[in-house]
Amino acid sequence: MDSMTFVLFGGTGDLAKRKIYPALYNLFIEQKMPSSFSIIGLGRRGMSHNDFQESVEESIKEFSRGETTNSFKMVEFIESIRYVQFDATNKEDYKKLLKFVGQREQELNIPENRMFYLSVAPEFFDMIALNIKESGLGSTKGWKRMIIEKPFGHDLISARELNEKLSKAFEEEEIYRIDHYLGKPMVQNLGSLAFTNPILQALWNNKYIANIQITASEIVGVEERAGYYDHTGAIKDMFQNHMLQMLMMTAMHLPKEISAKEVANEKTKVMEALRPLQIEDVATHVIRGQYGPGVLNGENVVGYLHEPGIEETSKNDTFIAARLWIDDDFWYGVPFYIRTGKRMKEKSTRIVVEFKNPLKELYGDQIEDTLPNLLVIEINPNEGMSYVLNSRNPANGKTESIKVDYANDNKDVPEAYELLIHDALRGDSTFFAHWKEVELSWEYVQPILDAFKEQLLPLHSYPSGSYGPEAAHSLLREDGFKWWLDEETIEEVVEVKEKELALQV
Ligand SMILES: NC(=O)C1=CN([C@@H]2O[C@H](COP(=O)(O)OP(=O)(O)OC[C@H]3O[C@@H](n4cnc5c(N)ncnc54)[C@H](OP(=O)(O)O)[C@@H]3O)[C@@H](O)[C@H]2O)C=CC1
Ligand SMILES: O=C1O[C@H](COP(=O)(O)O)[C@@H](O)[C@H](O)[C@H]1O
Repeated sequence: MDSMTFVLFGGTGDLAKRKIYPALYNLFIEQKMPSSFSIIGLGRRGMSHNDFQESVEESIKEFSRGETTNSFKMVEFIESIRYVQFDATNKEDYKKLLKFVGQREQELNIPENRMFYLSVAPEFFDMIALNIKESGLGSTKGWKRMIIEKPFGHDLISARELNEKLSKAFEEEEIYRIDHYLGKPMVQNLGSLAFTNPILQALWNNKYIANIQITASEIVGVEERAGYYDHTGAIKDMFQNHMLQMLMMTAMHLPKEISAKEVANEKTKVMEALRPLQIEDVATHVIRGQYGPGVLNGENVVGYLHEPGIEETSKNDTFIAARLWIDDDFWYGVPFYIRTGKRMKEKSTRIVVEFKNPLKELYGDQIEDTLPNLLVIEINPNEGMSYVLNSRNPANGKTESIKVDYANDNKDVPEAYELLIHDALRGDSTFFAHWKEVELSWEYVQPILDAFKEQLLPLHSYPSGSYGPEAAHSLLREDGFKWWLDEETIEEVVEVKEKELALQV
């Protein structure tokens, strides 16, 4: 891997401390950093190199998943770090930064490969990118890349404007838009499932699949992020980016070759085939919710409107469920249900694929009423996969549902930020959001935002500690389906079915 300089805008911020330094350190101890590198953290506050290095060490010790007791390694890593006081609005500071970056490159005798990580508030994204160009920071003899945090715009127009500005300073191939869901090992595994299992590849279409359900439920509420969340809501915070990226990763088909470009191409095809929502249809396919008070893990919690920093009249959504249709040859007629919400009963990110039973149509009542085949992909916090299949019980000759499963018990898996930063350092953008995907996501979401603004759909209240508003259940019931695994584990689903069958004997 090329030696390089890692310039971290927002180096004193929360994300840097909790995710970025621990990720860089873990890459370092796993020998996934280049042999020579320089890390330069930036922030507005004044601080000496030493004080900054100490604060980075503390963050690593507090947040790193790996061991942090190897003092030799820690010293070596920390020694690569410097701090520069920097105000993004001050042009002189870019020149100062350029000088410092150049000095360090000479001291360490490393080429001018520069990774700029923008971990600052979004209003600085374009300003920083343009000043990187103007100041000469981006005129390198080696490569330059920019990792950019979310949110990428707050609607279709602002996302396009932002992209337009960034593209004046960086080529699309140089821009790495982070979506940390794409760094989750099981989301990355979605592609491999199809690449490596002809059995799944063969079934991955509307002939065999009845519906697909993608859930990202959280127990936490708005926490200390009222200022950000109250004008963002679940639709922009989770749905437009993470949920639609999971949809693309699930629905895409095998690319011509395994490369970032071809994977992006396949994901784009999914988004292009997504049936657009007309503003007047939004209420039929989208459910909007806000958490009320309730009980979570035995404790009473307040509703959204009583959270610190939230206006008591806020109409913001903390829950979204939607039915989407992908009108291509593979998926025509298969509903994709997506839901995400805060203050729900459990923390769970999972995908459930419900299969059709064409044999039932063929043999009718001659076949026992078993569960449909299900494939459950657990993404977070558990990682694993289960299949619900049917099998004949030799003891009584009856067909029953069984569960076959795999759980990844290895807790020592790399964090999303580690995987993604490592990829960006290697120049691999497969698991980053490319502009076309982002633009198409905003195109899909824009009528939903417009319908919300015009108050064309109700804001349903749901109790904290529940699985979201009743309307989100009706959405599936209308189609003859249900959200799998609410209130019951997959083992319980199988057991309940067995009991039902036993009663019929
Ligand atoms: N925190 C998180 O969990 C997540 C954050 N993100 C995104 O990451 C980005 C950073 O978030 P987060 O770390 O939480 O934010 P923080 O508010 O914690 O940190 C902001 C950083 O920006 C710096 N900064 C502020 N103003 C300026 C300026 N004028 N010039 C230069 N630097 C400035 C601050 O430096 P100083 O304080 O020294 O002035 C600080 O280092 C945002 O885009 C956010 O949306 C995305 C996902 C999760
Ligand atoms: O990006 C975000 O994601 C988190 C949820 O991430 P997860 O990895 O814990 O599933 C969410 O809480 C936050 O609101 C959102 O900004």
